[in-house]
Formats: sequence, structure tokens, C-alpha cells
Amino acid sequence: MSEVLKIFKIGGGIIDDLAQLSEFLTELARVPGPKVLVHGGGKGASQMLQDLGIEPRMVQGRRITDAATLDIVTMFYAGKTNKQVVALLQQRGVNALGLSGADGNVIRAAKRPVKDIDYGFVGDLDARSVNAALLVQLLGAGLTPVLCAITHDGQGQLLNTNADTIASSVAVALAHSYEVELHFCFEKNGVLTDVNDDSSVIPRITPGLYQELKASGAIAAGMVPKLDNAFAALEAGVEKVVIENALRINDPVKTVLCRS
Ligand SMILES: Nc1ncnc2c1ncn2[C@@H]1O[C@H](COP(=O)(O)OP(=O)(O)OP(=O)(O)O)[C@@H](O)[C@H]1O
Repeated sequence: MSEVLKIFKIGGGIIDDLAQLSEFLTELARVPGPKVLVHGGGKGASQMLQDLGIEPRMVQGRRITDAATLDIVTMFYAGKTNKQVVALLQQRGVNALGLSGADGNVIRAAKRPVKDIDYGFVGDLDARSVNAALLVQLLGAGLTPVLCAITHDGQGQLLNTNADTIASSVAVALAHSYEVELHFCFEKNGVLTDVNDDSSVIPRITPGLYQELKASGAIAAGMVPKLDNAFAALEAGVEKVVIENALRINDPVKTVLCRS
């Protein structure tokens, strides 16, 4: 059987709080074996946009990224946040290597076509966009790749890209080389029957139960695209998907998604 690779995606809420981010990275450093970290952006970029007089614009939870916004999110995600995470991992004995999608051509995305909404410089990708060979080489050299949510299109254009989609695309791309576990880490203890009750963790979700929970409204908002993505990754060869509290990744309380 091939080696287990764990891919962790950390959400913006944890990135925003240095104490929580540090605690998560301490837990991550304790996880044995090869791993990849994908991080979202957090609210820092929105704050900086506002400070510069640029009003952040979101449609259905997605950021409209014009040229000025792209400059700021690139500075924030690929610069400050990515390098801060790498430095904190180095402090914890993990040899992390921070990358945007342009570095080593690790993720080449395509600018989202304009339909009803023009999202601007936003990238779409799938597993074919991922340079799996490079990631395998880096992991083989004992490095922990830390990917931010900035990619490129191969024509010199940087693109703002959804971090959940990056995590699942990387997971699917690496499933040919490893037995892949994909971990979505955020502020809650897992997928909850009552989003306000952290003790209501659903330990195991099948596609059938997911449809029921979605229809009843128990699963909503950002959790819907996350789980749609996650079930698609399971179908595409990822061995295991886990939704869990970023500060308790080494604890048994979590939600595991199952193919059936
Ligand atoms: N049943 C549920 N259980 C847990 N969270 C739920 C549920 N239904 C909706 N949610 C919401 O889904 C959110 C998680 O998805 P979201 O994509 O917003 O977070 P994230 O991974 O931290 O994101 P980002 O990468 O955008 O910063 C939670 O903060 C929660 O409010």
C-alpha cells in the first residue's frame, strides 16, 4: 500500500488570529508523515482594501477581484500570510516551503469566464491544473509545501483562487502517488446538526445523509460548496475527507465523509 499523505486546508477565521494560528501549527507539526498545507486568506486583505479606500465586494461568498484588489490580496495571501505561516512552521521544526501557484508552476488556473457576474481576476482549476510531479519531489525531499490561494494562468496573470478548491484539486492530483487524506480545518468541531452547538458533531456523513442535511437546512452557507467539493474529491480517488476543528486535529472528535 502507498504512503499516507495528509493535506490540510485552514480557513480564514484561524488565519486572522495569530494565537489560534500558532496553536493550529503546533498541532500540525505533531502530525507524522508527509503533509501539504493550503491556507485561505482571512480578513486582513479586506481591512487593507478598506484602509486604502477600496470597498471589498463579495458575491455569493466570492470576492470580486479587480486589478487593485488583486494587488492587495497577492501582497497579503502570497506575502504576509504565507511567509508568516512558513516562519511559524520552521519555528516548530517543520521544513515548510511557501508557494503561490506560479512558483514552480505548481498550480496553473484559468481566469473565470464572464457570465452573469464578472468576478475579475479569479481562477478556476481542477486536478489537471496541479503540478503533481513537483509536489511529489518536494515531499520526497522532506519539505512541507504551504500553498496560498494565489495562482497564475501561464500568461503572466496572477489569479485569486478559492482555497477549498485548491485543496481538493491538489488532493485528487496526488491520489495517484499517495493514499490521500484531505482535512478541512476551521473553527467548529466538525459538521454539526446544530451550527450553534459544537457538541452536535456528526461523526460520519454519506452522500445520502448529506443530501438530507442540505435539504433540511442543517448544512448551509460556506459548508455547502466545501462538502460538494469534498464528496467530488472522494469520488475522484481521495481516500478520506475529514472536517475538523483546527485546534484539535489530533483529537478523535471530527466528521469523516464516506463514499457510501
Ligand atoms: N452544519 C454545519 N456545521 C458546521 N458549519 C456549518 C454548518 N452549516 C454551515 N456552516 C458554516 O460553514 C462555515 C465554514 O465554511 P467557510 O467556507 O465559510 O469556512 P472556512 O473554511 O473557514 O473558509 P475560508 O477559506 O473561506 O476562510 C462555518 O463557519 C459555519 O458557519
